[in-house]
Amino acid sequence: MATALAELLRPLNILEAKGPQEMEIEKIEFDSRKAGPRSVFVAVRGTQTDGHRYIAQAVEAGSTAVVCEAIPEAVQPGIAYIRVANASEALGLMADVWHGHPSRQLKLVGVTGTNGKTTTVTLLYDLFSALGYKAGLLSTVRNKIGAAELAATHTTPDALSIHGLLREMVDTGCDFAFMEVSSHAAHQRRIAGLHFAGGVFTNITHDHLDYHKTFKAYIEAKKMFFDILPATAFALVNLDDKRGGVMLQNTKAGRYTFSLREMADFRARLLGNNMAGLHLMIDGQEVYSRLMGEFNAYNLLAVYGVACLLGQDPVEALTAASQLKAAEGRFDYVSPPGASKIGIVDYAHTPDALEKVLQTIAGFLEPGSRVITVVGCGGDRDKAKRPVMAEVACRLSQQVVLTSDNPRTEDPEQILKEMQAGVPGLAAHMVLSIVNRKEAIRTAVALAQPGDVILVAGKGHEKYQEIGQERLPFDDKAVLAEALEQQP
Ligand SMILES: CC(=O)N[C@H]1[C@@H](OP(=O)(O)OP(=O)(O)OC[C@H]2O[C@@H](n3ccc(=O)[nH]c3=O)[C@H](O)[C@@H]2O)O[C@H](CO)[C@@H](O)[C@@H]1O[C@H](C)C(=O)N[C@@H](C)C(=O)N[C@H](CCC(=O)O)C(=O)O
Ligand SMILES: Nc1ncnc2c1ncn2[C@@H]1O[C@H](COP(=O)(O)OP(=O)(O)OP(=O)(O)O)[C@@H](O)[C@H]1O
Ligand SMILES: N[C@H](CCC[C@H](N)C(=O)O)C(=O)O
Ligand SMILES: [Mg+2]
Repeated sequence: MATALAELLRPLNILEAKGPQEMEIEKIEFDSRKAGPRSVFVAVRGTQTDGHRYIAQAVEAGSTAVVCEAIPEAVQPGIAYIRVANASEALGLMADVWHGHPSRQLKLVGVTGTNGKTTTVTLLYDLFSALGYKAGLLSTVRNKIGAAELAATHTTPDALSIHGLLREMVDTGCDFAFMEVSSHAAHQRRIAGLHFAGGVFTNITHDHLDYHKTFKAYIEAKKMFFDILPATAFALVNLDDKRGGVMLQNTKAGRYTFSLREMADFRARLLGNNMAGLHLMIDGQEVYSRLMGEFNAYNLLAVYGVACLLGQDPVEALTAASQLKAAEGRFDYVSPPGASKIGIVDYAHTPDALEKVLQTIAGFLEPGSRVITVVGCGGDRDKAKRPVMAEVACRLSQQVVLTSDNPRTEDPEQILKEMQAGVPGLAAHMVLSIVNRKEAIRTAVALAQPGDVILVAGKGHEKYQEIGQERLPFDDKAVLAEALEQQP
């Protein structure tokens, strides 16, 4: 496949061009190590290094065109140099042309928010599949093209990958695609060039301050997604989150809200919330769901709103929604036959998610039963959330085992110390710190009495543990199940 350079550059606002511009391009690349003959190399300024440093290397590897924010002083003859204000943005716009505008050939909905993105997009994918459509999914857990599953590396892939995956979705007949839009992705313009039919905001609470530095900047990153929605799209936000309105401030999209508390376009009333699931009243229709907790009432309501805004029959959508199951590793019961203790694996890795999940458990706990929480915090990520998560765990559990999440390149003992700083003095007696996650889970199960709940939080579906530079096999569900079999 080859495309004229001029064609690829058409959507860009070019500030300066040097060298020959008439040529055919056979590949777009933003990593010089993967550049090949007749490729256009896009030099992106990153968090670790700057793509501009690798322009010569890309040309060496065969790149004949370079899109960058600063043209090198020593230009090479025969090479096209194109200067733009934002190379990451240019990458998305060029990827869209390269793949023939796939996001315009299906209905693409993006979901952003601190928590609930994977849940919401997975529910949407499952709902639309149940309604008889072929759909695509880009999520933290996995990507899907119709029924075909692909491993996911990011919550939101890089721009080239997104447009490529959407192309495959269109070519295999998908009518809809549902994707997570992480704040990193919005900030790094990984969503540039995408034509969204709609955007959803779930909520915003403490996370990712390592990357965004301030909560204000984090809000701004999420808002950027709504700022780029076209007038043809819908913007559907959670009105019960005080930043819901902020997301709508500058959007050109049609504005819609959902709420459990206020007047909104899509409203639900929580009639029941117990260990079996949710009982809701939505648009005058009673809905039962196997999903757990009030936070999932929000996710379901958002899904219902999207279905309506995408033209589905509300009654059919609600009927199908009542059959939906939770995404993998989200409030996932682990109960091997014969176990008298209740195991739950959940992906809560933020203070708010942990609080919501523990509040849900507290709501259905039998009198006299206890909650034992096993939780850690990831390394090389937001440090500020560590003491807060420990405090939440202590406040809403009767016993806490602090342990490692994915320590990555940090010292796991040091991460534990930072978590311990959040343990209130009065709670010190109920907290154990065990670096080894397997041992921590087994200890929690050993401490549990019949009827007690063991919550293993933070890693959900993850099938590995990142220690140092290594990715070692690890599965919370398998470890918890084995411990419950041995100590039922
Ligand atoms: C911090 C972060 O988000 N980093 C992402 C970012 O990389 P970066 O900015 O660090 O890139 P860099 O290493 O500085 O390199 C800059 C540029 O030089 C290029 N380069 C580099 C070396 C070389 O020899 N030649 C060369 O051309 C690189 O290809 C790159 O284009 O852009 C890359 C390409 O899109 C991503 O793969 C990478 O994700 C890293 C691996 C990552 O861990 N990201 C996490 C934090 C993340 O994105 N998480 C969110 C989820 C958050 C949530 O749950 O809400 C996600 O969407 O997955
Ligand atoms: N609407 C919600 N509000 C608050 N907490 C939620 C909500 N939905 C899910 N959670 C909690 O957050 C955890 C993560 O949920 P989910 O994976 O859907 O979020 P996410 O936004 O995709 O996360 P990530 O940023 O890792 O991609 C769940 O396991 C649950 O504990
Ligand atoms: N998408 C989240 C995942 C966190 C999961 C947790 N297990 C960790 O490793 O910190 C992030 O990038 O912050
Ligand atoms: Mg996710």
